Amino acid sequence: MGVRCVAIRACGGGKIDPGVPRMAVHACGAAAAVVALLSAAIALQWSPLYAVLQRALSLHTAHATKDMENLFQLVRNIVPALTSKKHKGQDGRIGIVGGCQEYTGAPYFAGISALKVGADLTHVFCAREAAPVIKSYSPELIVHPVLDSSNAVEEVEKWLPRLHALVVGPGLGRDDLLLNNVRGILESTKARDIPVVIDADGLWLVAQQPALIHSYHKAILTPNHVEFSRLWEAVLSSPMDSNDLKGSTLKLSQALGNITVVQKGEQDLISNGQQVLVCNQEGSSRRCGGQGDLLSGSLGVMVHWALRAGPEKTNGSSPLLVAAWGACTLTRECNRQAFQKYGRSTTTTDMITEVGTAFSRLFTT
Ligand SMILES: NC(=O)C1=CN([C@@H]2O[C@H](COP(=O)(O)OP(=O)(O)OC[C@H]3O[C@@H](n4cnc5c(N)ncnc54)[C@H](OP(=O)(O)O)[C@@H]3O)[C@@H](O)[C@H]2O)[C@@H](O)CC1
Ligand SMILES: Nc1ncnc2c1ncn2[C@@H]1O[C@H](COP(=O)(O)OP(=O)(O)OP(=O)(O)O)[C@@H](O)[C@H]1O
Ligand SMILES: [Mg+2]
Repeated sequence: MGVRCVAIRACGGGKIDPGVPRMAVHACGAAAAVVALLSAAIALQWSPLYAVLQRALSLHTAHATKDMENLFQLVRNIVPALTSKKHKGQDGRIGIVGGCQEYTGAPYFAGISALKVGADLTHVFCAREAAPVIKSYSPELIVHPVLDSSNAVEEVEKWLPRLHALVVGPGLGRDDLLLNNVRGILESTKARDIPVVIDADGLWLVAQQPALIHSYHKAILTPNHVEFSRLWEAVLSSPMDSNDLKGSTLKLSQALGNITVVQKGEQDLISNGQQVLVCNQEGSSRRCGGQGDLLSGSLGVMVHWALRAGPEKTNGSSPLLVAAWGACTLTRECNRQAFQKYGRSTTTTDMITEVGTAFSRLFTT
C-alpha cells in the first residue's frame, strides 16, 4: 500500500478506544481552528473559497485517518494467531546482548518485554558479573554469562541458529573488551541473516564503526536524541538540523545504506530512507529510565513476526517499518496506561505490567 508519511496522534479523552484508530485528532483540531478563523475572516461573500478550503482540509484529515487505520491493520496482520497447534519457541526466540557490572536493569527490561509481548523464549547474553543479578530479577529469562569471556563470539554463535532476532545494546556499557566481542557477534548475526535491533551502547559501537551495519537490511537502530546526534556526526560529519527531525531521520537512514532508523522522542520518527512514519500515540510526560529498553525488546519480537508474516501481510510496506511503528505505539500506550494509574511515581516496571492490556487494546481484533 506504500504508506508515505503519516502523522498520527491518538487523543487521550478516554472515550475513543485507542485500538480503534482515534486518528488525526491533532490534524482535526488544527484543521478545525484554521477553518474557523478563515471562515470568520472571509465571511460570507467568499464562501466558494471557504468551501474549497474546507474540502481540502477534510481530505487531508481523511488521508491521515486512512493511513493510521492501515498501520494498525498491518500490525494486526503480523501478530501470530494463538493456536494449540504450535510448540514452544515458534512465536519467537529472542536474544538480548547486554548487561554489565553497572547496568543490569536494561537487559532485564528488554528481555521481559519481549516475553510479555509474546515471544516464547528470551536469552540474555551478558557479562559474568551481571548474570546472577539478572537471573534474580526473573526466572523467565535464560541467562548466559559469556559476554566478557575470551570465547564470547563462539559461545553466542552456538545459540544464533536457534534465535529469530537479536537486540544488541541495552545495558552493554562501553568497555572495549565487551564491545569488541559484540562486533564479532554482529558479524556473525549478519552472516546468518538474522534481524537485529541495535539500541543504547550498541549504537555507541555503530557510531565508532558504521560499516559494521551499513546496508544490512535486517537492522533497526533505535536511537534517543543524544544517540541520534552521535550517529549523525559519525556518519554525516556535520551538525544535524534539529528543525527538521523527519528529514534528518530520512537522511541518516540513507547514509547508513537505507537501514531502518527509529528516532525516539516527543514523536517517534521511523524511516528506511524512502518513507518516514510518525508515531504520535499518546504517552505521558513521565520519562523514567528504561522505556527505551521496553521498546527495543518489544521490537525484537515484532520484527521477527513481521518478517515471518511476509510482504502480503504488510501489504507491500516494509515489514521493518510496520514492526517499528507497532513497537513504538505499544510502548507509548504502556506509558499512558501506567501514568493513569501511578502518575509521577510511574516506573518502567509499571509500564511492563501494562503490556498485555495495551497490546489487546491496540492490536487484538
Ligand atoms: N535501569 C537500567 O539499568 C538502565 C540502564 N540504561 C543503560 O544505560 C546505558 C547508558 O544509556 P543512556 O541512555 O543513559 O546513555 P547516554 O547516551 O550516555 O545518555 C546519557 C545522557 O544523555 C542525556 N540525554 C539522554 N536522553 C536525552 C534526550 N532524549 N534528550 C536530551 N538529553 C538526553 C542525559 O544527559 P543530562 O541531561 O544528564 O546532561 C543523559 O544523562 C545504556 O547501556 C543503557 O541501556 C538505560 O537503558 C536506562 C535504564
Ligand atoms: N518527549 C516525549 N514525549 C512522549 N514520549 C516520549 C518522549 N520522549 C521519549 N518518548 C517515548 O519514550 C520511549 C523511549 O524513548 P527515550 O527517548 O526515553 O529512550 P531512551 O532514552 O533510550 O530510554 P532508556 O532510558 O531506556 O535508555 C519511546 O517510545 C518514545 O516514544
Ligand atoms: Mg536507551
